[in-house]
Amino acid sequence: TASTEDTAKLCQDVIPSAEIYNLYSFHFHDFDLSDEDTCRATLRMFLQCNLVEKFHIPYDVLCRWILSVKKNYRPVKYHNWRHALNVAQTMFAMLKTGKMERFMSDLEILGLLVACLCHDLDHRGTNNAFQTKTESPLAILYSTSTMEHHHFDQCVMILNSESNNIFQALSPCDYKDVMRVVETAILSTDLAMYFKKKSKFLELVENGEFDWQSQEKKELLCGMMMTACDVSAIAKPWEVQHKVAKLVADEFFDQGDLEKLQLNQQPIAMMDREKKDELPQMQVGFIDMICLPLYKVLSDTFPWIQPLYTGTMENRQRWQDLAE
Ligand SMILES: COc1ncc(-n2nc(C)c3cc(C(=O)NS(C)(=O)=O)ccc32)cc1Cl
Ligand SMILES: [Zn+2]
Repeated sequence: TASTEDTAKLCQDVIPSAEIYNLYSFHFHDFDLSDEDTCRATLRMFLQCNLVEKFHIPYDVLCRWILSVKKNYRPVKYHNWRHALNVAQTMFAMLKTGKMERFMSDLEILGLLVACLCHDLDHRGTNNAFQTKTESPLAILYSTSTMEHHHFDQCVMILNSESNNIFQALSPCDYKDVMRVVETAILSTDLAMYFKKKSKFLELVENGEFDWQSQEKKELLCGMMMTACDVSAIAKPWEVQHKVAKLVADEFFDQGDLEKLQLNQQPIAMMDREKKDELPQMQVGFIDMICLPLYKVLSDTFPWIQPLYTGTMENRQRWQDLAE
């Protein structure tokens, strides 16, 4: 977990405004932010949602917790701390600019932000299929949604570390509720679970009726929001999106190399660096299979998050042009 010095330094820092960090924008990127800036920007999101006051989070505990979360991300090419920050910022923008906060309780907002920041903790740059194939300790521990269970496990470990429990002032009932929000949200980032959720969510939307307040429907909505944030790099301005797509591809290719070396297996095209010229059509496939249906159904119900849908459509056109 975080050191005393780093915590004290962050505690003293002046925290720039949400506008300075462009946190309300669906075009946010972290490329110009120093590591210290990423921690300050995270603090700003908590402050902007009044979570410190509402849940009596001691400020030094929040600073320590943010630094501990950042420290428990590995320096892999894509699934690192910067990805977690970007996912959390998209959640912040969906809640604020996308006006979705009105459907959420304060506890759900706290849980969703925490879940975004923790959702890929201790990622090794390899996916669930790889854990299963290599019979990794994690795959033996968790046979389904292997990595997502581990990410939640790491989240709990940090909260249980000395002076890192940002939920310490919550009542036992609120503590149980917020941990349930965090667990459901983190587990819902397993893309394999997304397809099941999407059809259920689509059915509910098509039936027109929508009272978000029922437990089951709320969990479904939070799950869809988590996936929307997790893949939101696909909706960013072309230069940003293209740079991130390269990081995703590079991490996939590293896994492909491991599969060739460690397993003596031919990796799937997406992870085979010999097939990198197929990237454009794979991007179009990912956009059509996962991103557009998700952003379409979400923006039909919540019109203010439409920039995620239009941004993805623009990038699809660019990838399509490259694919031809
Ligand atoms: C610029 O942003 C992005 N660029 C590319 C991707 N991307 N592209 C493909 C193909 C792709 C496949 C998976 C997948 O299937 N993952 S899995 C279940 O573990 O195999 C995951 C992300 C993917 C995602 C983003 Cl957000
Ligand atoms: Zn992620």
